[in-house]
Amino acid sequence: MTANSHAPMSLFRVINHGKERVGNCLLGSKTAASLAGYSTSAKAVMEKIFGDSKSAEFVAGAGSTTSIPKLHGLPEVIVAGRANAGKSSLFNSVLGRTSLLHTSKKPGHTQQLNFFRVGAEPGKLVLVDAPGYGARGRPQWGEMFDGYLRTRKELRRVYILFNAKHGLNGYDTQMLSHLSTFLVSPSGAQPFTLQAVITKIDTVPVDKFPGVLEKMRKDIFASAPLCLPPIVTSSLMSPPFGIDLMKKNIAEACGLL
Ligand SMILES: Nc1nc2c(ncn2[C@@H]2O[C@H](COP(=O)(O)OP(=O)(O)OP(=O)(O)O)[C@@H](O)[C@H]2O)c(=O)[nH]1
Ligand SMILES: [Mg+2]
Repeated sequence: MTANSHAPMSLFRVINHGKERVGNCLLGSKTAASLAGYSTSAKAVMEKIFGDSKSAEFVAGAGSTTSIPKLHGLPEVIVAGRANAGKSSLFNSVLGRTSLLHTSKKPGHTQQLNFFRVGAEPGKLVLVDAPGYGARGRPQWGEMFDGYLRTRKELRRVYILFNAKHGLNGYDTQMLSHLSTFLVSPSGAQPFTLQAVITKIDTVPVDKFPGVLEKMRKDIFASAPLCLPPIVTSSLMSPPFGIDLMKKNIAEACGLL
């Protein structure tokens, strides 16, 4: 089976039989990338944030902990995931853009933290794209990522992405355990939340969906019980799948909904 071989409607029907979840995995609305099904006020807020795709822009990049920019206090969310998991593509889909964030077939393409302001000036929130971890990762990228997590007051949520085609490996479970250590501070406060996202669902044969999703959900929970249940996505489908839910999730994480 090749990418894009399902229409979103049939994908939705097959994987959830009309419900909004498979097991505990969250699925987008029946109309895939649209905001149908959300309340009028939620739609209005999301339109304001994500409606004008042209207004999103790159504001800064950082190649080391010391060069992480001070911005203007807007709430931020960041992606994590193995190289090639689809991090940059997912944010492009959320922003309704095809190439604002650079993507590549070659793992290890994103090599610094890239900050994107979202919403018309002065902006509503900031999306932070990050380099991948795993065999194609580099130790200095890990140090920079951890430095960001430790110090960034604006950080609201980390999205950790897993490719549906490959499931989780040792790097992923290690990263989930590592991120979990940040989730409860000595004072008991949670500095940010952790949200799982399953990417590239279009690469999984239809009859394998339930089994694949359930195994991934269990693997995630085993390493990070505090991680929020996965959102299922495909950036390559037309329209992209699960992006409505991503937008709502980001808006909620940033306290805008
Ligand atoms: N089939 C399929 N391919 C996807 C999807 N999302 C991204 N890709 C492809 O996966 C490859 C990697 O995508 P990127 O978005 O660059 O992945 P990344 O996680 O940012 O990768 P690094 O920056 O190298 O860590 C590209 O060839 C994308 O076109 C998807 O939902 N389905
Ligand atoms: Mg990338």
